[in-house]
Amino acid sequence: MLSVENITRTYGSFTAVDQVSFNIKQGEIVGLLGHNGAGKTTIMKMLSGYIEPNQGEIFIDGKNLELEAKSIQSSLGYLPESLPVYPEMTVADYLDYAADIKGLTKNIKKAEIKKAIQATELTSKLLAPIDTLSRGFKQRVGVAQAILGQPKLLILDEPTNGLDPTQTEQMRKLIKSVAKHATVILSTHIMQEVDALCDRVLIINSGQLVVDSTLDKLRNSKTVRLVTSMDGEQALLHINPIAGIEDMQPVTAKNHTRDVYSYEIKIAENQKKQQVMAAIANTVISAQQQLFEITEIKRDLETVFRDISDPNLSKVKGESQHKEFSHAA
Ligand SMILES: Nc1ncnc2c1ncn2[C@@H]1O[C@H](COP(=O)(O)OP(=O)(O)OP(=O)(O)O)[C@@H](O)[C@H]1O
Repeated sequence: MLSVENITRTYGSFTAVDQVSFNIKQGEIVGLLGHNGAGKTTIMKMLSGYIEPNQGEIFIDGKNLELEAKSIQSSLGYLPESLPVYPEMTVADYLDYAADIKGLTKNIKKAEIKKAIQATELTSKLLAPIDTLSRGFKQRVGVAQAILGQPKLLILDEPTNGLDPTQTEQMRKLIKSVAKHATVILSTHIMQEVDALCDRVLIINSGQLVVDSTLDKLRNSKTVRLVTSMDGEQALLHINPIAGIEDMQPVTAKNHTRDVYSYEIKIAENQKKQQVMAAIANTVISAQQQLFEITEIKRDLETVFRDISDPNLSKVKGESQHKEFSHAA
């Protein structure tokens, strides 16, 4: 549906987006994440055709956005980060104007505006000047104009920005319902939003795409916690050499007691986690040591995001504290 190939965008000598590539399939809801200034808005502006990449290409339904901007834009919905403000216009007039800009023909225009108004529950505000609306209602107007004409691709830049919890909940429901008939890419800082809405995430760091992953894969750290009576020396001797183990770190648990040792063991990407876990368990038992626990460590999204976005951290840590190996035994 959407294919982005090596797009780069500079502002003067500053590279805001650096050779970003990704694909989005029909019907997916994809979250675009990144710290302030990471380049999310710039990417969304390029996807909507609002600005052009300096390099690279964007294809929507197989059509090159640069070459067929006009026809593609009529099947796109775009909610910009800051809405174009026409303070004196009423909601009805603004949507009528937005429908004209989208090129909706007279015979479908009225019906489309009606549908957008119903979906965003704006009926009570139709005659209100946009200037007089609360932030939440202004955002709904933005979404209403974005969904006019039932776009196949919806690009939403921080759709719940500034909304209260009730409005946020309503907006998420609305996005889910629109996504039944459209592909959606949305940017956000809010991890619960990603959890509630997205199938997949793209994480941008300093203009570069650093993660393109489903949520399930992201949460699965391929790291295992082992709690055993085996001390550090024995663990190095018996556990560390097991095929498929990439790294092993001792952990001092808060309730550390003598003769109970914890380790975090990173399993190599290409290995089957269950098999390596079974091999670890067998090794502990064969060495006639106690196996107290062997479990997979699940990461929460906040941790994943923080660690990926932090260049100083090379690997994801669990809630326990790592120590130098020699200190553990
Ligand atoms: N028109 C512009 N001229 C110069 N620099 C710009 C311009 N627009 C954006 N930038 C810079 O490009 C970088 C990426 O900005 P962008 O707005 O895409 O980030 P973002 O991830 O959307 O941030 P936020 O989460 O704060 O909205 C930032 O460093 C920003 O200052």
